[in-house]
Amino acid sequence: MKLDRSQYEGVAARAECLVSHEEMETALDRMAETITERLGDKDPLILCVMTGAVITAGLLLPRLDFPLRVNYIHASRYQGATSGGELAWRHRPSDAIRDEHVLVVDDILDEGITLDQVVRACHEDGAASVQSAVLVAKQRPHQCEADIVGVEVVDRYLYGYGLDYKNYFRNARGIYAVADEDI
Ligand SMILES: O=P(O)(O)OC[C@H]1O[C@H](OP(=O)(O)OP(=O)(O)O)[C@H](O)[C@@H]1O
Ligand code: HPA
Repeated sequence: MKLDRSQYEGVAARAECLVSHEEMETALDRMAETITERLGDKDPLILCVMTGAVITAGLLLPRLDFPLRVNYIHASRYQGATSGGELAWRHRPSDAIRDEHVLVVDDILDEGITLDQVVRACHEDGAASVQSAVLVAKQRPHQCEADIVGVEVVDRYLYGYGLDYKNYFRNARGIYAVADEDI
């Protein structure tokens, strides 16, 4: 479903900026340093969890100055909604994962169901090792933890830096909490 321009502008006007662009860039620098320490000599396979992680991966990869390869996995459970359902697999590159040191990159750890299942899938597909990095983790219990976290944010519905609200606002230059009336 499309948002019309006035709906879009209303959601943006009512949203609250929780993490600024500058703070996100600092968090990305820190994540890149940690990834380099842990995987810089392992020739890893970076697995971008589409669609939300496209921004995280796009901002992280140029910060990593060592040999690595990139692939993607497509699993989603929100599909434009503000609460998650069953995980739907759209692309699982099983053959490419075998014997690789995999770094799963996602935009957000919320309930942790997606990351848990993606990490399990990588182990099932024969990865040599699996680590995970998320740009944002919500301050709430998760089904699994991430190895590397950019920023921790309160448990509200968020958009920006790849996170969507009704498929919009992935391009917002900060992490924003959607107003209660818009959820
Ligand atoms: O921790 P969880 O509660 O499982 O939620 C996290 C997942 O939700 C979002 O994906 P979504 O299913 O919305 O697909 P998208 O990447 O296309 O937005 C996000 O990109 C994570 O992959
Ligand atoms: O708060 C969120 N915002 C956008 N996408 C999400 N996927 C899980 N949680 C969220």
